[in-house]
Amino acid sequence: MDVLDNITEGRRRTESPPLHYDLNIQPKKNTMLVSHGLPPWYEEDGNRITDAFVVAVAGGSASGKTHVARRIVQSLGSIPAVIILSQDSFYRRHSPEEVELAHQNLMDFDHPDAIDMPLFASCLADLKARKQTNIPVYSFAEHQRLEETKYLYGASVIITEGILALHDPALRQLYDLKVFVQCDSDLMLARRIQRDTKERGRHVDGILDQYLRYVKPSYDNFVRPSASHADIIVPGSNNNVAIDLICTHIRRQLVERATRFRQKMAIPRLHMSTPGDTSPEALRIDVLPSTPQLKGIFTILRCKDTSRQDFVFFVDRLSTLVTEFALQHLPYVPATVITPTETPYHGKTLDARDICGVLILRSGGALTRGVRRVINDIPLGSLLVQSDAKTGEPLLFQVLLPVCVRERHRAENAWVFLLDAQIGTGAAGFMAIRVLLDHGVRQDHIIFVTFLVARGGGVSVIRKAFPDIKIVCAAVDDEMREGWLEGYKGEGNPDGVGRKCWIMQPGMGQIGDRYYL
Ligand SMILES: Nc1ncnc2c1ncn2[C@@H]1O[C@H](COP(=O)(O)OP(=O)(O)O)[C@@H](O)[C@H]1O
Ligand SMILES: Nc1ccn([C@@H]2O[C@H](COP(=O)(O)O)[C@@H](O)[C@H]2O)c(=O)n1
Repeated sequence: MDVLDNITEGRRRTESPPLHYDLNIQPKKNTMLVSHGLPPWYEEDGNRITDAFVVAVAGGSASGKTHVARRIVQSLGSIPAVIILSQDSFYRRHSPEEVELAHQNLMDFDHPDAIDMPLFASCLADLKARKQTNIPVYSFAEHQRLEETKYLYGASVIITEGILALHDPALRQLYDLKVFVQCDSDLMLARRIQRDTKERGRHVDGILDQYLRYVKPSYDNFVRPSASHADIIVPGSNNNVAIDLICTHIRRQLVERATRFRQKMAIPRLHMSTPGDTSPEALRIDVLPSTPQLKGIFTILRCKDTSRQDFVFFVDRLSTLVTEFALQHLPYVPATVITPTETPYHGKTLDARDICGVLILRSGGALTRGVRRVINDIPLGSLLVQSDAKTGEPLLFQVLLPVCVRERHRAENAWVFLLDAQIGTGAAGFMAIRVLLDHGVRQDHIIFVTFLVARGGGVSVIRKAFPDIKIVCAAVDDEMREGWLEGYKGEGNPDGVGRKCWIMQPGMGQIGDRYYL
């Protein structure tokens, strides 16, 4: 397989919630995860409880590894975020002299030394541990690793495939299931000639030369012996039954893991006892100081008769105030400037390179204008988290993060304003924080900015799991209750009779609905 398959979710993309919630954020190729609903991979203390399931598919060149991997992906269609990771992506970077040799078929690409095994293992270990990773991109036409990398995050099943996928002991440690595709050598050669002439721009003479010089010896010395590590040997053709058995095994393993998870995590979180002091001081929530004008804003926003136009205007004003207040958590250093009267002024200047915002869609979008007013040109990303209608569990549908979070070395120093309209059950916010941490963002660099926090709601669980994040809000409401929200018209409720959900009291109603509908 020539290129790394990204999250292979296109087949069900139409079932995911629409992307139009995403305000002026244009996703670029390979920069986002779209899933049809990834359930939580952590428990209520914030720690990961389920790793991604890793399947390795090894075998000779053109034995049918890619075919097997793709059939597994197809067959696991109902499972969110199944990806293929190809060993080909990890060919080492070559010198210009080596590239020249490669064009003359004088480079050995079949010896284990041709592959950057430590990088392969570290990227796979990150993905397995549900962390973000950046995968190298390799060009068969140029015989070279390209400058760009590919962002990957959020896989629940990873299928690695490659001739030497079972050769390296460090890689083998990471696999949950090891498969070897056993194929007749004549058939492999015939397939390779067909494929390399059509897809890799090669000539038959060169293919045969390379085959006899490197491919066959490596197969005999390294590839075929690695079959002894396999759990399952799959034939190189007529292998539908074997693939079905593999998929049945994977599904069973995932169900077992999911069962363990659900026992541990009760959603909604309000059913959990949250003992102790739930005051803003005890939970270290920074609440915007109450002033008559703030009360005035809330009086308009909480009133059920407020027009949409007024609601939008005052939400924008409130988001400006609360974001401005949240800036206190960014680092400032002393700075002196000279005023127009030629007098020095000893002030402060911001000491942070990467500052970005991440909206929890849809209602977090209501903070966009305020944030943009306060921090000009702030890069914004988004996460779409929605509750499963049956289980109530939060499901992650979409991850589209700013580049300073997608690149690990920058994420470690980035400051992230996490934006949502309110923290009620806290399930979406909890998942969003976990996603940011998986990308390497520091806990104490996450500033959760919101309009309302429900005292006694999920904020206690968030604070307990993530003691170092900052939480900044405009007001704290007293309680939450389960009830019907009247007048909501939309997905799943065309008559507008109402829908059952957790309601904050006194609250502002469904802020996303009032802002956007
Ligand atoms: N089970 C199969 N039945 C028929 N053709 C197959 C089968 N598996 C692979 N092929 C064909 O063989 C060629 C090489 O397969 P591929 O999966 O790309 O090999 P590999 O990834 O091992 O190099 C492709 O043209 C593919 O269509
Ligand atoms: N620049 C390169 C790099 C690798 N190869 C050959 O690719 C084969 C592995 O890919 P499969 O999809 O067949 O598993 C391997 O046998 C290398 O010889 C190449 O030709 N040029």
